Amino acid sequence: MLVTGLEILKKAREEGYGVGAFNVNNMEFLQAVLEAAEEQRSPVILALSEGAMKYGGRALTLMAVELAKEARVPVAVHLDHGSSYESVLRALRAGFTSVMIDKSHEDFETNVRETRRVVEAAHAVGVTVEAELGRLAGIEEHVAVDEKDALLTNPEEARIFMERTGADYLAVAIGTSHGAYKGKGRPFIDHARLERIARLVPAPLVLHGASAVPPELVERFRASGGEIGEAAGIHPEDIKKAISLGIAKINTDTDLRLAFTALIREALNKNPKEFDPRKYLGPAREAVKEVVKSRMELFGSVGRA
Ligand SMILES: O=C(COP(=O)(O)O)NO
Ligand SMILES: [Ca+2]
Ligand code: NA
Ligand SMILES: [Zn+2]
Repeated sequence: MLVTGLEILKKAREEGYGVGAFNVNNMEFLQAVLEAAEEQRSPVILALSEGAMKYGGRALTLMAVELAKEARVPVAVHLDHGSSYESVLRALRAGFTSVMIDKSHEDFETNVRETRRVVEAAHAVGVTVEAELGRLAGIEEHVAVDEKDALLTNPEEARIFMERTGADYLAVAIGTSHGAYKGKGRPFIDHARLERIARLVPAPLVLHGASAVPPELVERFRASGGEIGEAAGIHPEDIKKAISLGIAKINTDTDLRLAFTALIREALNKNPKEFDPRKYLGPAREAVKEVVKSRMELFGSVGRA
């Protein structure tokens, strides 16, 4: 059933598990994520970025909202990294039940003002809001505290920010970053900082840039002809610890893309004569579904629907 992001995330934070927000760009990703959620009896968040909405248009947003309504588990349809008030309005009009306004690159007062404005519009139509404070950036452990404060989320600022904006959940910067190159080896995750934020912010917390970029997946991508450098993702133990400290929504995009692309390459390499898209998109869809199912196991959301 189609529910708001807060309905899913409030329960997750209270009960100490995480819920995956999986970025989808096409029919196969949508089907993979929803089938995984139903098989795992897990709530799930379908995340559409502005790029996804541009690429898929009404075909994608209609499918996402209608399939969410028909799903046998709770599903929220979420605008990922909304960059403007207008973009949020388009998502609201498309029937989304969760919207992110990402003004974390702006100064504090601008972020507060813009987020507040989105909260008013979204709440007026029963939709919940994700905001962001702090700069997503991979950061070395030894980096000076004041430099960390300049980049990562400041706990006291987070408290004030959530009180002044009325946002429903907060994306925090604690050392993760988007994409396949999150740092050298095991990225440093500032759990002490997260603990301080969680003590001051009772709202569900969100972790961006959380893909694991597992070595076996990177290897499979390379073996199929893909080119990728020294890739590194977030260690599963760091994900579990972050969830135990208050993270309720975990964003995964890169792992799905790597799986989908590797399987397509493999299928095309295996049979150069093939030109039925279902013969390579189908196996790719299955691979994405398996990644989603394993992420749900890691997050602890299996059986929570
Ligand atoms: O934060 C993400 C995805 O992060 P990854 O690149 O680690 O999958 N989407 O908003
Ligand atoms: Ca941001
Ligand atoms: Na988001
Ligand atoms: Zn993100």
